[in-house]
Amino acid sequence: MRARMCSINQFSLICNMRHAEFVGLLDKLLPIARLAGSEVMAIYAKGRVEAKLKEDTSPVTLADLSAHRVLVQQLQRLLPNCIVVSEEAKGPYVHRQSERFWLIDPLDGTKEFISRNGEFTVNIALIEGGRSVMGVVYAPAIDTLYWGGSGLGAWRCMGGETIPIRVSHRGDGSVCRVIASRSHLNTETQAMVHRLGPVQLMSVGSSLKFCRIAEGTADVYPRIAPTCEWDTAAAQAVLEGAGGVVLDLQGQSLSYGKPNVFNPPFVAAGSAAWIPK
Ligand SMILES: Nc1ncnc2c1ncn2[C@@H]1O[C@H](COP(=O)(O)O)[C@@H](OP(=O)(O)O)[C@H]1O
Ligand SMILES: [Mg+2]
Repeated sequence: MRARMCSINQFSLICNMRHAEFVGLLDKLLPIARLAGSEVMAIYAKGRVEAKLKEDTSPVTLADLSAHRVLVQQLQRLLPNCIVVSEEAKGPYVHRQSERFWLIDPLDGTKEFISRNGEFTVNIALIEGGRSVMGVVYAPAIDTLYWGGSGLGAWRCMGGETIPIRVSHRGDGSVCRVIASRSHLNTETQAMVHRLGPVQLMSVGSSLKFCRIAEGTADVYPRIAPTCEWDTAAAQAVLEGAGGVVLDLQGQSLSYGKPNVFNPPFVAAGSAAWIPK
């Protein structure tokens, strides 16, 4: 009995230490995300930006690369032994299967950045054992910062005010507020939207879609179209911290550090109850 009590105490001590470490890291990540966001906005402010096409035909701009440089430098300084995996890193994605690594998308929503609609984000996630344990998402054009993690909670700082955020729990019979990609809404995703019944449909670019669910202004984000791990990791942590879920079509939570960088099709939601069977 004594031995059992002792191990429970040790377990809660370890949990408290991890919690304290995560809170300490988040404190340092917020200014890092803002710094990367200010690099992005300095380029946005100059007007029309030139985009190049990467091998996968997705666009990349000077803003993606500047934010990447700032994030890699700052994150390596913060945790020197933790590898940074970035959408904009050159070469093969070595070490992605490390136990712990940073996973960043320096500018998610590059198409939205190019079309100048403000719906783009800086994304930083910490991956441990294949899970996204904490994330920060910053939308610099609207100066709104989201952060959180499963078991930690989730917060939003907007207009200088910081508040805890939670997914919305609306009663049966509410019209489902679906949020979908502005630039990648394909027929498979539309079919899933159709299965949700009568819905209110919003289109938004970037990882902001997850954050809208986390703050309770949308209910479901179906994505039956390709994404990469860096597109979802930070925002999944925010959404889970706010009480939501990000599940593949078998009902498993998205995992990270897989042998290739692609996510399976998924549905993010304030509650698994919104997801069609
Ligand atoms: N064919 C494809 N393969 C992999 N990822 C894709 C893709 N088409 C779009 N994406 C991902 O979808 C993201 C944009 O999602 P959304 O349409 O919801 O804003 C892109 O992020 P980037 O803008 O960082 O490149 C890109 O990574
Ligand atoms: Mg992206």
